[in-house]
Amino acid sequence: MNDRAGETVLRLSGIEKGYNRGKPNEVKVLRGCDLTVARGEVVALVAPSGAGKSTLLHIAGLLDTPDAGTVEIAGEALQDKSDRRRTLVRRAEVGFVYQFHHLLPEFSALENIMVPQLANGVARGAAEARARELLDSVGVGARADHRPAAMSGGEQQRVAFCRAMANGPKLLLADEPTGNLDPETSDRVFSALMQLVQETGLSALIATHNLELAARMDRRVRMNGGLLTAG
Ligand SMILES: Nc1ncnc2c1ncn2[C@@H]1O[C@H](COP(=O)(O)OP(=O)(O)OP(=O)(O)O)[C@@H](O)[C@H]1O
Repeated sequence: MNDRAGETVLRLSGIEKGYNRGKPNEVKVLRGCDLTVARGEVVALVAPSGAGKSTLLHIAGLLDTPDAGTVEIAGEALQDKSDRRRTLVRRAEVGFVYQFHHLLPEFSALENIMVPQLANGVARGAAEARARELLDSVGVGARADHRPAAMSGGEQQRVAFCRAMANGPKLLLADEPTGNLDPETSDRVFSALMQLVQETGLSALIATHNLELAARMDRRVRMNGGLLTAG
């Protein structure tokens, strides 16, 4: 019996999205995107700049709503749910990593990873223990008390992964997570990410321009003309 392996963690169906709707300068970005990501699967989202990757990731991560189509996370349809329900699911089930780490500059690495846990109702001691464990797992435990500005780009990005993983999400969404790093650092950070994903059985949708990194993921989808195709 292999039900869990077959579980769909993310299902996007018929997603459409435009900006400036109804105005003469309307930009129709997504024209009916379909995508499923199974439990434990790492999918590369490959697309040229401006194709709509960020738009799709924001919709998948419940940060934005589609004009049409459905978004299911762990089997729950969320496109029409209340803001409160969407926020709860986002906090508990979704982790985000951005191209530029977006860490809070006035907080230490440790605190950056504690913040989402505290917002999710985790007790302080448990949040700190989890943060330390995550930092150790990606080799930056010694930087726990440092602020982002005192760390290298690769270290900052590993801290950003830890923050995304803090609440034990089912789904990791990453928008060019190694895009601002040099090739060697990018490779190291990506390997740390893949290891974390494999150890935790997480599902991930990772947008990248880097075809070598895309080739190391389980599956690739390409975005073109507002649609997704297997690639
Ligand atoms: N708030 C907005 N208002 C109007 N147009 C927008 C808005 N946000 C994005 N767009 C347009 O939608 C299109 C897709 O943007 P998006 O950021 O999703 O692309 P992307 O594939 O992530 O690009 P990049 O790789 O350059 O980050 C672009 O043409 C962009 O200019």
